Amino acid sequence: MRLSWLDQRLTFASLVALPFILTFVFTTVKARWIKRAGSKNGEHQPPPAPYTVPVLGNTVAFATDTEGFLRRMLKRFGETPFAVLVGADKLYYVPHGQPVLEMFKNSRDMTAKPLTIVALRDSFGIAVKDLAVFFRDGSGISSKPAEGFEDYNPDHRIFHIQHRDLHLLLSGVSLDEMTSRFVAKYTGRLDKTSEIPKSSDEWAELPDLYGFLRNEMFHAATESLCGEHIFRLSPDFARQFWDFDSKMITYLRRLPRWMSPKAWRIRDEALASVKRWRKNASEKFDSQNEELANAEYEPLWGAKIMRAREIMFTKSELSDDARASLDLGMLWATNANVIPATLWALLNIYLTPGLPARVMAETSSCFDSETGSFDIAALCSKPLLTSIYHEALRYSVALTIARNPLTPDFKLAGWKMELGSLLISNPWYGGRDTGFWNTGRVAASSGRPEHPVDSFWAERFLEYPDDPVSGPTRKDESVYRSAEGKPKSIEDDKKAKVTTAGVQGHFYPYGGGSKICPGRFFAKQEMIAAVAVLMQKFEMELLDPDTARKAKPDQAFFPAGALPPDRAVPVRMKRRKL
Ligand code: HEM
Repeated sequence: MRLSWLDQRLTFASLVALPFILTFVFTTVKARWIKRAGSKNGEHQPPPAPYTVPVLGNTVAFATDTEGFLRRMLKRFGETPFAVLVGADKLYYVPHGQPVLEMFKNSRDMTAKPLTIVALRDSFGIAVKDLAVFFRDGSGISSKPAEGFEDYNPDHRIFHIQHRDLHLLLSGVSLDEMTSRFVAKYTGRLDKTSEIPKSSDEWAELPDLYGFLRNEMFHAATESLCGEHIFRLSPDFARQFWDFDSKMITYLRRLPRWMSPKAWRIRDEALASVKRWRKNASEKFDSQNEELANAEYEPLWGAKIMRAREIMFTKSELSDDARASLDLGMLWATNANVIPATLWALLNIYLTPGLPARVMAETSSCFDSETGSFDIAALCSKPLLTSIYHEALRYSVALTIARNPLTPDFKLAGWKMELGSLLISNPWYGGRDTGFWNTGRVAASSGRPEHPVDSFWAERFLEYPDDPVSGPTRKDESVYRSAEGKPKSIEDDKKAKVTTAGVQGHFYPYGGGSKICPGRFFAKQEMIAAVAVLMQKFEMELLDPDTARKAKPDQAFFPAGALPPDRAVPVRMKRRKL
């Protein structure tokens, strides 16, 4: 019997599809079997994420829809770490909850060195010859050199020196100095900005709140870090920096210059500006002047941390090009997360009825009504504003945290992780775990929670003494069926307490363990001050609340930082009457 034309085609299609179907069935069954069998005494490696195409594995799904792919896999594997087959690398995803806490606790047996080197090369453009300085240093970040590196030149211990200086010079007195400078510069800029008329009777329409905030915060933070000259020498540096930031995912995809000439050109431009600032500072700075060398701040290099880095670069014999790349990296770490996160805090204050008045009531007492100066420690202790700060991080941070095991028999959550493998985790998913977070009462009208995890709830991190539904973590279901709650008032806020107790495994925007973000104290003060000062100085209204409500974290930036809004939010602002 002869097959019809259609039958022939179907048979051919089935034969072509068969290997893929078999691969999918095989990897799915294997994953399920390994997960169910568990790994007693760490004898098994984590189960693999199922895939359809042999060799390619999960590469396409991971590269084209990272957020969706990891979300689906986390649903499948729960708290079990899983292997992702991407290229030749052995990659394990470490889920939120106990596994990620264990990863942070085991800092001593892990390193972030390989991925740091990859980021320096791919994102910030360090040439291969300079990478040798990082490759050769296996002495670790602790003050005591790792085994085998006891006699290693202490001046070449770049990972340790960087770790020590960052944590020392972004805390204590240096932190206080940096915050005061940020506040002074930011306040000065808001006072002078030509975007908002001087008269308190006149409104100014701004097409994009994020654009405005980004510009003001970036100038203030960059000058407090790098001194007075960077924008004088490169007036367009802010635009160059944000263009560079918008191409971060392209750099991480490792496309060569000929395939993404624009992204490379943009980075060259930003690097050229950093080099101009560096050249000016190194030519004019008097390194023999001890007072200047020890100052918390001087106008050429800026904050003490930047001078400490320069000494480290010199001792490590890094080229001028590499130094510029490293400083661009520092500027990126300083600005690229904190500014989008601040936008979400500010925007959601104005999207929530009654919230601007509550925040103003809470913060006004911290400001001197005559001079406008304020007490940053008092501001940072205010529960409502601190809850908004935490919620902005929970809502927007999607930054990949990476580690490599240092020991051959490394185990995590009972699973064996190969030496040389890469472990990654991302706070985005823990922050959106519906089974963990409190999502508020169930609305009678819709039968749905009032504050789902993908929405911003200013009060999520607050406990109100007379509200059993308050507090960040999920309550017993019976609590949610209790009587309708009332909107919170200024009086309620006075009794509220901010809490992060019990959320560590689900809320780690700054990473954790010994590699935790050294800039987290500055980030908190900067965000809180940026919001409070702007609200004190200006009245603000959303011009198009519907568009503002639709603004969501832009997935095009996933998984490389706090996600900015996916659309412009127009506002109008006018100066408050003194
Ligand atoms: C909302 C704002 C911020 C977020 C969400 C954030 C998040 C992070 C994360 C997740 C890491 C990696 C931690 C790990 O591997 O466990 C990191 C590292 C780092 N952050 Fe932040 N960060 C923020 C603000 C800042 C600021 C303001 C600065 C500088 C003043 C800064 C400087 C750094 C540096 C230099 C590193 C690398 C440290 C190292 O290699 O040891 N960050 N940050």
